[in-house]
Amino acid sequence: MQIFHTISETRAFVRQARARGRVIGLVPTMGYLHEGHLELMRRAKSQCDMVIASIFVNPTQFGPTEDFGRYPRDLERDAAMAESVGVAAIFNPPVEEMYPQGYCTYVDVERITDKLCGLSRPGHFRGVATVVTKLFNIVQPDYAYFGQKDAQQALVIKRMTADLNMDLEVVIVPTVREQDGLAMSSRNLYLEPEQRHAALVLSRGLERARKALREGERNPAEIRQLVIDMIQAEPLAEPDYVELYSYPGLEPLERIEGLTLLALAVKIGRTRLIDNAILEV
Ligand SMILES: Nc1ncnc2c1ncn2[C@@H]1O[C@H](COP(=O)(O)OP(=O)(O)OP(=O)(O)O)[C@@H](O)[C@H]1O
Ligand SMILES: CC(C)(CO)[C@@H](O)C(=O)[O-]
Ligand code: BAL
Repeated sequence: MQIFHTISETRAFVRQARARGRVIGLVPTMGYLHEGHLELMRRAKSQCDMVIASIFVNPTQFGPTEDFGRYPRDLERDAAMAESVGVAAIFNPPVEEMYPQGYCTYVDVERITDKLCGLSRPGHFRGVATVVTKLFNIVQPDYAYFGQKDAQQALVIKRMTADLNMDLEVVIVPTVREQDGLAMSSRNLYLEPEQRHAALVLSRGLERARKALREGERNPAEIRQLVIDMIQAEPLAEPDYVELYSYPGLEPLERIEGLTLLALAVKIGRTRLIDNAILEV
């Protein structure tokens, strides 16, 4: 497996593969890999001849008080994990390679970013859409893989590729969970043992909502409140948002019918975790 730190080496590598007729898959990540990332890579490997993973903690998607500085980074560990699932190359640029002096250009996806994480992390999706556009331009993949754990991000990327006529297929992979239900996330590393236990309120909140739905509840405000109550009953957890929207349109709902996204962001101490479920009636 190759590790590239420059755009030009990455482009040269991809160009050679493409000349040999290879189908190319890209898995964008911020590193500190876990089974969720590996699942994206395995899925890519099953559909593509060659898989490239990017590992880049993208400063433009972090707010000034967020965890950009302390986000975990370990390229050696990540490289071994990526190689074990057959990744051909890692693109791991330094910040200056992606945002050189004088950088001015950003991609803004409107409307579907004015809620959920877009509201609680102003500028976040502008940073995500920008870096993902750059990664797509650098690698020019046939397929790109994203996780359903970041449900709004997946919708934003799909919208952006359609709106800007990007010539690739976006594949969304289901959320990979720990045995006890916690969605895998690099940020789980921040949790102390009691916080790790408290973090189960996210997946349990989703389960509570599914139960209410099975029992016939169709009022989104009622379901939202049940989940908020459950989170607030956990002393170490504080809800950031609990929202229900139509899926995939992200329109407000008066009644749950058809596909509905239930999305949660919860703070456990300084750590903000997200999870979601697509409810189907
Ligand atoms: N548990 C998971 N299951 C499936 N995909 C996942 C999971 N966690 C992350 N991904 C996907 O992996 C890709 C890279 O995500 P990222 O590197 O931010 O990982 P993360 O673990 O979500 O980190 P964070 O702590 O920032 O939430 C994204 O498309 C994301 O949706
Ligand atoms: C897609 C992504 C790699 C862009 O920085 C990031 O938002 C992530 O890891 O989900
Ligand atoms: N997984 C989304 C990247 C972020 O939280 O910034």
